[in-house]
Amino acid sequence: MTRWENYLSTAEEIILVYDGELPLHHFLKGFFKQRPFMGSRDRRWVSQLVYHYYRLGHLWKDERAVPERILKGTFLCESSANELLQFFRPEWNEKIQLPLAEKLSILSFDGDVKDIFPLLSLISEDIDADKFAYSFFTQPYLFIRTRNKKQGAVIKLLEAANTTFTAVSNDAIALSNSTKIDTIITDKSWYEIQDLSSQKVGNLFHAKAGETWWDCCAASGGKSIMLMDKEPGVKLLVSDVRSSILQNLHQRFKEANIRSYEDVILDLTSPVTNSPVADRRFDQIILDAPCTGSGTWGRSPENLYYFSEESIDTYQDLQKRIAENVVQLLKPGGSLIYITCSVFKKENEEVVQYIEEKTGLKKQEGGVITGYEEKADSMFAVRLTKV
Ligand SMILES: C[S@@+](CC[C@H](N)C(=O)[O-])C[C@H]1O[C@@H](n2cnc3c(N)ncnc32)[C@H](O)[C@@H]1O
Repeated sequence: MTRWENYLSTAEEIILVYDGELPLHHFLKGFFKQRPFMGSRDRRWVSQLVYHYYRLGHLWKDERAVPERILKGTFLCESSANELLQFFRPEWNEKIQLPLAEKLSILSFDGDVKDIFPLLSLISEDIDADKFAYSFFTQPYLFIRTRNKKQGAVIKLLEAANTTFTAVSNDAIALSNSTKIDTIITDKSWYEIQDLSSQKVGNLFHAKAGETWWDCCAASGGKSIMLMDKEPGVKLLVSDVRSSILQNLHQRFKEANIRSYEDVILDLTSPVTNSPVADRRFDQIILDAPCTGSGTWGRSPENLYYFSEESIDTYQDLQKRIAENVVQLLKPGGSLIYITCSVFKKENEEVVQYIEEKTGLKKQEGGVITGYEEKADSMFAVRLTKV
């Protein structure tokens, strides 16, 4: 067996046993751990082939020959000639630099993008369905947000390490996904890994020193760190549903040199009026809600392949419940910043409409933040105020 046949059959083996339960990168890690004889080049090749298969979404999902679908995915997702395709499909390898549309027509694709992402009728109207569906063929960039005016110093280190990068703004840098950023920039307080669209959410913050802010679904604190970088003078409370999640936040805040904040564990499906924060009132609440994550599936295309539509409703119920609950602790004149990394109307515009109807808050600004033109995630963020 040649090396290329070996790679293709190992990728097929993985696809045949993988069921979507674990995130694919975890599954691959476990798979390779049991095969220590595979070198890093082998692992990289096999992983890429597996990802190419899932990047096709639902396109040719009925194709029974897994290797054929992997090769099609490789042809569509890669943009430079490679030895594997040269071995199996030299006629495609020759044409690998053609625009995506031409490559698709070589593969006799009829242009119905619903074949890639079947739930396109459910996405927000401000998202370009074609661009969004085709974006799955491209791996998004790794983005960092530089902190403490360290952009210049970070760029110098990236150049010294011969890293390919693009400075997207004064504090956002796009890198290839394989960049080992932590070995190049060893001081963790200089940057945060944060998607470009997530960084744009910060445009809704308008924070002032002395204000009380509550990041109520804080997870490891990505939005909170951005908030504190914009306005270190805010009084911040963070909460999440499990203590293990807040442990990660504490570690990340420590590395970011953020010490002044309070934290509390809260399940926001239970009334906040019966919780340890019942007497608090906030100028601003960030609700970065639990969601399908569909705007980030370019990074985890296995979710596109295995997703079941019913979970959209489950998330919508949870989002409505949490939003209605937390708004009770908002001061008059205060704002709720409602955020998801979903592309579905049900989790975005419909929840905002529900918040307006149920609580009297009024939308002020924001909406969909598309990422497909910049190899970033797509998100939704809206600021609503209590009149
Ligand atoms: C999208 S993540 C937040 C991401 C975070 N804001 C950031 O920027 O890194 C949503 C968070 O909501 C939390 N969550 C889910 N259900 C919850 C509940 N019932 N009460 C409180 N938090 C909940 C999850 O644990 C998760 O950390």
